[in-house]
Amino acid sequence: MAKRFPEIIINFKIYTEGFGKAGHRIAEAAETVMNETGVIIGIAPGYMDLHPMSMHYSLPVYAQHIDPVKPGAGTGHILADAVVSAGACGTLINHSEKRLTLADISLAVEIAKSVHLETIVCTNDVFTSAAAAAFSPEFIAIEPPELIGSGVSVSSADPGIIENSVRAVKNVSGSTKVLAGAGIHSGNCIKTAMDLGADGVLLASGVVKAKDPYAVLTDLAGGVI
Ligand SMILES: O=C(CO)COP(=O)(O)O
Repeated sequence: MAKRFPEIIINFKIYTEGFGKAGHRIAEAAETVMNETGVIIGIAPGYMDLHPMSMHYSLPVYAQHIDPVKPGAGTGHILADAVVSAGACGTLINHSEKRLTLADISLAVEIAKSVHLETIVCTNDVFTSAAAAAFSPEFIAIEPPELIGSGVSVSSADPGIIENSVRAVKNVSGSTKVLAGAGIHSGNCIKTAMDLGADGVLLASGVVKAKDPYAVLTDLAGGVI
């Protein structure tokens, strides 16, 4: 039976292939694969696509970032409340390409929780994973920066970081789930990550830049155990 949280989350980043019509092609493929396999697939499109995609698809939709600010006299910020209004169910926080200070991660998680937005805090090593777990986010996504976008999977290149992050996170916050990310591109990568204790994966280029996102997603979903 399918678990009740996404085991695969696709970050569309700011890739040309990830917004507008091209982005919809990926979301459509994700929805088809989710319906065919029962594996829950989340998407993190750009802000402009949050509302249309949350209206069009039954996929869980995540923002790529929120700012650690509350509504009021500020300009140009990404508000947690606003991404909720746009239909997002959660948000990435502290992605490797959008780093925050520890104090800001803490505040962003607190603000997100106050508006019932699921939090996925991205981390770069085991120590940061343990530190972020203290905020009890729903997910921690461990992504070694040097492997991001490399096509070389964290599962094979650095299995220890997954295993040790899972242990460190569960020691601090038993209910926080751990996603593994960086270079994930196949069902085998997911299976290995889950064998190492991960609850799922966060990935981008392997799907977003694929010629046939449906084929890649079908293979990916086949690796979910
Ligand atoms: O940064 C990532 C997902 O948030 C990982 O990116 P890649 O899957 O392209 O390595």
